[in-house]
Amino acid sequence: MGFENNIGKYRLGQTIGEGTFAKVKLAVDTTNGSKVAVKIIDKQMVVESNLKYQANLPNTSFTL
Ligand SMILES: Nc1ncnc2c1ncn2[C@@H]1O[C@H](COP(=O)(O)OP(=O)(O)OP(=O)(O)O)[C@@H](O)[C@H]1O
Repeated sequence: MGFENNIGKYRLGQTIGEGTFAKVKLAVDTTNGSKVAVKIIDKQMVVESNLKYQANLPNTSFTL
């Protein structure tokens, strides 16, 4: 049931912004019609970024 662009009670609309790790979409709460911004985060980008960040810290070593 529902639209393919729904996430739970939110109906996703147009993309209103993009960041390094995320896309932000306009969405409507279908229970009351209020507009919200939904941020969709690229998990892989965040993970890769953390690995690089940790690798660049001086005098530390991480076993991942
Ligand atoms: N609550 C919001 N309402 C409306 N637009 C938003 C909202 N949050 C973010 N945006 C839009 O989405 C864009 C991306 O947001 P996001 O937080 O992912 O990245 P950023 O902080 O701008 O950049 P970066 O991730 O590179 O630091 C923002 O630049 C803004 O235009």
